[in-house]
Amino acid sequence: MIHLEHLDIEFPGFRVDDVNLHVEEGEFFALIGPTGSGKSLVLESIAGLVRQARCRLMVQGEDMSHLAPEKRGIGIVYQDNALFPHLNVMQNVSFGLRYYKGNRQEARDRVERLIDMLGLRRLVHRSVARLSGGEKQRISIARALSVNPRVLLLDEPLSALDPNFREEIRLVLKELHETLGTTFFMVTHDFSEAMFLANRVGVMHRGKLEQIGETRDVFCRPNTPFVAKFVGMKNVFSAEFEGKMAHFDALSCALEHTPALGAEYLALRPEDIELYPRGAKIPEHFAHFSGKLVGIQDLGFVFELAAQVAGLEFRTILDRKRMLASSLCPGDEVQIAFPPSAVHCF
Ligand SMILES: Nc1ncnc2c1ncn2[C@@H]1O[C@H](COP(=O)(O)OP(=O)(O)OP(=O)(O)O)[C@@H](O)[C@H]1O
Repeated sequence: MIHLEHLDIEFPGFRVDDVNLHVEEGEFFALIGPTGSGKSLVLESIAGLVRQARCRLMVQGEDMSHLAPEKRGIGIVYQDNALFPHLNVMQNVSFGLRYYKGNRQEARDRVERLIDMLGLRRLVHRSVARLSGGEKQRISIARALSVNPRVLLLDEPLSALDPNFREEIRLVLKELHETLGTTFFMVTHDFSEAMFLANRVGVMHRGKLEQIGETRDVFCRPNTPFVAKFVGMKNVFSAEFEGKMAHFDALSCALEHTPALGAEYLALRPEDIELYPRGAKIPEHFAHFSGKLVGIQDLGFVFELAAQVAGLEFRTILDRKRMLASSLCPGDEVQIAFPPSAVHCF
């Protein structure tokens, strides 16, 4: 559906380096990565706002590489919604139809349907100036979809919203995608947004696409230390492997499977590591090590705990109830433990 080949962009101090990606028709694809990793440049290249001679872009089998942005049939939603303040809600939603070359009646019917789907019916005659952030974003989504685009590009559509509206728009996007079946291509720096919305993700790091795959797969099986940390695997250690044994720092543990040839790292999600007091009984098949609790951080619903084991620091999560019921303090002697199935090697 979207087929992007050899995207290279060079600015002083930054380079998008040979990005290639393929998005299937009807997919919800998310390009994720930290701020400044080049995500928006990829999105703008698909929109035609950034041009590169060598890059080839096909959308629904049509070569768009040299087409002007307005000829690509692509809709965009930005984080700041960019509505026209002098127009009312209906005029904003219908704005793109002024230049629309398709069937007018179908377009008007589509606008009416979008108005209902996005819960904008009671607002149609209101000025956009005094609406909430969530309402404004729903209008900009309706406006982008009013021209029946081949692809909807979403550039950080949730990041300017406060948390309540973020939740609301997240659900709106999920429902719209399921109902319309349009291909959605979203850029975000928030992995949890991608987990909720996208079937597949690509992870950008310093202008390179470091991993691309099913969202769940990238979450469970990252293939570089950067991606592992980005998806929340806070325990990533250099390791050597010998059959089904891993050796890292002064520690060794048994693995469930023999790692792939060339694997160099071992990673564990914090929620897969259990923390026990010294001397407590640990499930037999768990790997376990003694160490010292060196940090406790209150993250709201959960606490993040750091334990020093040999030369390494392990991070684990404890829910609020368990943490408050425990009498854990920094300096306590503890044991950390995890099942072999929790260890990811790459
Ligand atoms: N027109 C430009 N001229 C020079 N540098 C640019 C230009 N556009 C983008 N950059 C640089 O390219 C890098 C990547 O920018 P980009 O906006 O794609 O990042 P991003 O991953 O989308 O980040 P964010 O989440 O902050 O938007 C940044 O360092 C940015 O300053």
